[in-house]
Amino acid sequence: MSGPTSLYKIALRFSSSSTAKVISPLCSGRVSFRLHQISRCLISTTTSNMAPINGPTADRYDYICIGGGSGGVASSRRAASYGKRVALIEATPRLGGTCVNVGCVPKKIMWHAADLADRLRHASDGYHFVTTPDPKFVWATFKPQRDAYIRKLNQIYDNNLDREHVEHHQGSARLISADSVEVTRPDGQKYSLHADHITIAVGGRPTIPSEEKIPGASLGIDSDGFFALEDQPRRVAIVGAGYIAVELAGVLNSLGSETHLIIRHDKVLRSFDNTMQDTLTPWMEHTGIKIHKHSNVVRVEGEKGKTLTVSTDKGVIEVDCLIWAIGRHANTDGLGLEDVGVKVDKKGDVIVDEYQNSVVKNIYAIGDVQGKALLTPVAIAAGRRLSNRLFGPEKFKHDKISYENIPTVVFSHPPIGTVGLTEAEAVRLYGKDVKIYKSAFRSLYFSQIDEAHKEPTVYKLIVVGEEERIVGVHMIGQGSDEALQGFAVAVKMGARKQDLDDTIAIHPTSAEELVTMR
Ligand SMILES: Cc1cc2nc3c(=O)[nH]c(=O)nc-3n(C[C@H](O)[C@H](O)[C@H](O)COP(=O)(O)OP(=O)(O)OC[C@H]3O[C@@H](n4cnc5c(N)ncnc54)[C@H](O)[C@@H]3O)c2cc1C
Ligand SMILES: NC(=O)C1=CN([C@@H]2O[C@H](COP(=O)(O)OP(=O)(O)OC[C@H]3O[C@@H](n4cnc5c(N)ncnc54)[C@H](OP(=O)(O)O)[C@@H]3O)[C@@H](O)[C@H]2O)C=CC1
Ligand SMILES: N[C@@H](CCC(=O)N[C@@H](CSSC[C@H](NC(=O)CC[C@H](N)C(=O)O)C(=O)NCC(=O)O)C(=O)NCC(=O)O)C(=O)O
Repeated sequence: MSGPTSLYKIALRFSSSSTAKVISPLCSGRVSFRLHQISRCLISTTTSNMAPINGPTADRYDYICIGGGSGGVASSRRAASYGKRVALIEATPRLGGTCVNVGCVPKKIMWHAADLADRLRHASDGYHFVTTPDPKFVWATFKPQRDAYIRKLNQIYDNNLDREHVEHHQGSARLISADSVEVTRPDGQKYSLHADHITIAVGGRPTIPSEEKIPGASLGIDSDGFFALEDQPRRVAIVGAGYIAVELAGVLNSLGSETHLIIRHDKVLRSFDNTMQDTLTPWMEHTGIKIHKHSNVVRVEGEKGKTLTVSTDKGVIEVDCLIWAIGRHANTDGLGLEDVGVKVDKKGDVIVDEYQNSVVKNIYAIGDVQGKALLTPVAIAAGRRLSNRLFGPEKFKHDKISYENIPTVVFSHPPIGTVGLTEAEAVRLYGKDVKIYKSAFRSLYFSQIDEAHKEPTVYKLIVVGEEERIVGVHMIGQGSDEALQGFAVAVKMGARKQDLDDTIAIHPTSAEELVTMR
């Protein structure tokens, strides 16, 4: 919808002197608005973009969220749903934070592209499709389309805030007292906002080794840089063994780049269950990823965007692109934490208790900045529950999230889904009371595919005690990403092995193997 002519589509039904009912396609149906917001909504229907507010509109707010990512957006929207006066401050011009802009969303889109590439190969090699000439992925035209989708999400987020009466302030925030935040606008102007409650939701950013530690390290890029690549690198080296290294290596390899993975030890995903590590590491190698084990980068030479020579303590690799994926750290620089007494741990993550309270009364931290379980649904759940507790009805007086049994998926090829304890953790906690059920098989999908390309599927259940309570579910194989959510509910409810056995299988699926294990 564009241009002033579209204004006729908006019907205003004034229901009181201060609020009106607005019906607008962009504003998602019938919603209640304060009058000062109607003008913004009208503007948005002509420009499709909300302008952030650039100064205080109240002497005091009930709530301020610093950071417009998953946690900050979710928490501020929930607080506003209780009728509170809420301001959200985002430093960049784009709402949505890491997940929407340089994380889950573009990553999953790239994973889908890579998955399609694998399936196209299966289609011709196993399923007798004629696919000539060879299908080709064109990164250079796909990337702008992916970016356009992200821009659309940015706008949806802006509209959501506006619709739900959350004030969106664009600028860099700094705490100046326990109830005040200074906002530095993009034009350098500063103003202050005051609130009864303040939440720090500034997330984190990728870690890159210093030039002193590894000369030439800055010739590499990080995951943000990966999403900015306009062209597919022909040869790439990725450093790291965690989620991001594994996911990006899988995407690039499936899409046809010569992919090197440089890891310090001999397996990827070392914090995951050993069966997942032992299945994925050799499979990645089998699919063509060159894993350089027990290797540390010591020097990088060359020119960014051209050929890079990556020297490790084991040899030399020549590539077009080097990606650091060695972890992330909290975005707390210049946030004024030390000035107001908010404490951080050795790694720089904000220290909070189980209710997300920092050591300073009425200042809280949620999401990646508090260093535990760096996942979008965790940031969202923590943010919503915090607002429930602060502003919601009596039944939410003690609302908080549990950091136990958080399900998580690694979008590798094939994907890994996991919830609960690893075998090593379970044995540490329960000793001889631990029993393992394991099933390794080939999904029916691969029955038509030649032996060399049959992906592995391995499921593992970790149970404890006589009642065989399930304390861990670990799955690797096609479809594990989608299958896990339901099993995570069962684990959360305290399911026993017998409960799975009592559930009738769905045939023929991979997931049925979890309810027929012996
Ligand atoms: C490549 C990649 C892939 C990922 N894939 C997944 C996945 O598949 N599933 C999953 O669950 N999680 C995934 N994650 C993790 C997920 O993105 C994060 O856990 C989530 O975004 C954390 O949300 P947050 O609100 O804590 O922080 P963020 O989303 O990082 O938001 C913080 C916001 O605060 C803003 N900010 C920072 N400093 C200031 C300041 N001083 N003033 C104002 N604003 C400020 C930032 O600009 C940012 O917008 C992925 C992460 C990466 C990097
Ligand atoms: N699918 C999802 O849900 C995703 C979630 N995320 C979230 O984002 C977080 C950050 O991701 P990521 O950056 O991959 O971090 P991770 O913590 O997952 O992994 C980083 C790994 O890099 C290795 N490493 C650390 N330092 C060095 C170093 N100096 N040199 C070489 N290797 C090093 C370590 O493995 P080792 O000790 O074995 O060497 C470490 O485990 C994840 O923990 C996850 O919570 C990110 C992407 C996807
Ligand atoms: N599960 C679907 C994803 C669908 C989805 O949630 N898409 C989002 C973008 S994903 S990424 C953005 C991420 N959203 C989510 O993680 C969705 C959370 C779940 N639906 C819920 O509400 O709890 C987030 O940061 N949320 C904070 C917040 O919204 O408060 C979207 O299109 N949203 C449009 C809209 O909302 O109108 C899939 O994987 O395909």
